[in-house]
Amino acid sequence: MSAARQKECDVAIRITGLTNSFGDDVVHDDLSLDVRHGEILGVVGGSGTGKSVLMRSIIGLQTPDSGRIEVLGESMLDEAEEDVSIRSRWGVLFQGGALFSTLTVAENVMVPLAEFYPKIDSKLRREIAMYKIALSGLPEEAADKYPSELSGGMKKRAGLARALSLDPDLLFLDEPTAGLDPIGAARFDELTLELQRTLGLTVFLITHDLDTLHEICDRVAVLADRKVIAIGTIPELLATDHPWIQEYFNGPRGRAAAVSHADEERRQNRHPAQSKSRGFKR
Ligand SMILES: Nc1ncnc2c1ncn2[C@@H]1O[C@H](COP(=O)(O)OP(=O)(O)OP(=O)(O)O)[C@@H](O)[C@H]1O
Repeated sequence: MSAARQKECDVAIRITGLTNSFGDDVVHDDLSLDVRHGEILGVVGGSGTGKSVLMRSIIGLQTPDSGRIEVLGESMLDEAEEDVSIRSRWGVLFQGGALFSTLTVAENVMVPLAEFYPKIDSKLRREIAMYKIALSGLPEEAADKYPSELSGGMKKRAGLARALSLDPDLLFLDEPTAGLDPIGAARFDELTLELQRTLGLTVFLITHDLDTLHEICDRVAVLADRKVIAIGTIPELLATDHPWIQEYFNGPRGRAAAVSHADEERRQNRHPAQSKSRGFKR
């Protein structure tokens, strides 16, 4: 296979020339981005720079003004090519979990199964849901609880279980650690990494959490000025001179996250520069 063809196959999501606007408010203007197969891509940017609108455009919840979006080789904006089965190849954890409040955790996880595989009988559906609940680190007894009976961290895990219900290739996470205490956030990062590795997922992860970026992301895409202004590893981003990137990664919080990550790497007997990140004990 030629190097160019190999590179083409490495792309899970390709966005080209994307424009999104709401009235006079232009959120994206000629935005392009490639997400590679099997990576955890962190997506960062100031509030209102259009991270969630970008995610919604990819998964078909937002119709862009123009541009091209390909997911796993399929064009998402070409109605002639529209194939609903592509939607079964991704799972989404929305901000706050977005669980159905009148359904239990297990029932929430069963919703996509019922939609895409209506012929699966309810017993098997429940078994699959229980497996996904366990995979997401929730205790068995959480299955029959309602979202209102769960802590914030448990709601995120329940949302994750639902996102995994169809054995997706792609996982979209919108601010998964927002609102979690630091220990809960680190555990959620660890779970994301573990799932990505064991299930071979490609992860599109919107976050403001600098620890998450340092610990589990292979690359980071930065949204500003209505575009992806830079994409790369954190050291690669630090080599750019964009003021927002410098302020973000070199501000007090950015430096603290970098120091803590380097300490963790040392504890694991790795040189920080030798490893992208991923200082978790396993
Ligand atoms: N349905 C909508 N109608 C009108 N404007 C919208 C709509 N959805 C998003 N916007 C606007 O698009 C812009 C980008 O919103 P988006 O939620 O993508 O930002 P974000 O980068 O995810 O922000 P945050 O980090 O605060 O979550 C904002 O100005 C927002 O007000």
